[in-house]
Amino acid sequence: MDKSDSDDGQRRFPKALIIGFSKCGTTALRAFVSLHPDIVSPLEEIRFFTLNYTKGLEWYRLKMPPSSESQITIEKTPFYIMDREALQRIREFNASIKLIISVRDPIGRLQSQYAHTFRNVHDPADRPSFKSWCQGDAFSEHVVRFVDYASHISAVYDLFPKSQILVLSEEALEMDPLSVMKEAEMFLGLRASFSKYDFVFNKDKGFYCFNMTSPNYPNIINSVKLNPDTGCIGGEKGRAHPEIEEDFFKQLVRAIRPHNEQLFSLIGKRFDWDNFKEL
Ligand SMILES: Nc1ncnc2c1ncn2[C@@H]1O[C@H](COP(=O)(O)OS(=O)(=O)O)[C@@H](OP(=O)(O)O)[C@H]1O
Repeated sequence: MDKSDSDDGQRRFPKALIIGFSKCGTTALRAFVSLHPDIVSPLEEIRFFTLNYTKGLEWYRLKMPPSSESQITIEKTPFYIMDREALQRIREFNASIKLIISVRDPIGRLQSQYAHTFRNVHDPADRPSFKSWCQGDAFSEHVVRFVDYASHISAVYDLFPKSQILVLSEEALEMDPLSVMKEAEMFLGLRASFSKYDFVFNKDKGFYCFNMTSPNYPNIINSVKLNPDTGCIGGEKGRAHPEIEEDFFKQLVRAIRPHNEQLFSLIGKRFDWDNFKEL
């Protein structure tokens, strides 16, 4: 029985949200978790608590896929975490909702954002270098916005108990999605359903993609955009990152490391980020 057999045609509000951070693997996280037979999730980011709030709750509910009573609906909009008003609205909507947050090596996140911002600018002469993009008028603006996970997570902790919040890393999702999915499964109180047959490592992409022969695979048809040949998510994921000149790299590491330490002490868990290993 796949998901479409089990729904009773009703659209239900989310009981869990993936709220951030952008460029931290949130698309893969939503897609992978949707393999679970007890999860349904809309393909698009609904951005209800930020851009679409005035459209009302019924509008939001109708954006959800049909589900059965025993299934959990999950929505992902990575900008929720950046917006204090959106977080307040989420609490008013459902103070017991579960929240999933993915973080990433901040330098990798900056590179990913740079590659995304200039994805249509093919001639390097027509775009700023990575260094000048980071520095801009304010090193502050891009760098601080992309590395300061702690202040945003702390705003979430002010509104929700820690037991309702799961913080994951993009690196774990890239290298070991099965462990991440098992963690998500436990956090969401789901029966064990993920297995090593669900994911296959794609050497060209450098991350895991769906195994189209896995028994869970039919669960994601219609809820994930995939390359039909590889089972990988979206062609735009896995873009080449800009090189960083050595001195600027060292400068970034020094400036960002205290933010990382703030994050680790806030969440009580460390991530072994490659860019911060040596210096
Ligand atoms: N398994 C798998 N499949 C697809 N993509 C994966 C996966 N694991 C990690 N990633 C990396 O996630 C990065 C994109 O993050 P997001 O999906 O949060 O980006 S977005 O904010 O929604 O645009 C994006 O990073 P960059 O490639 O560095 O841009 C993806 O490579």
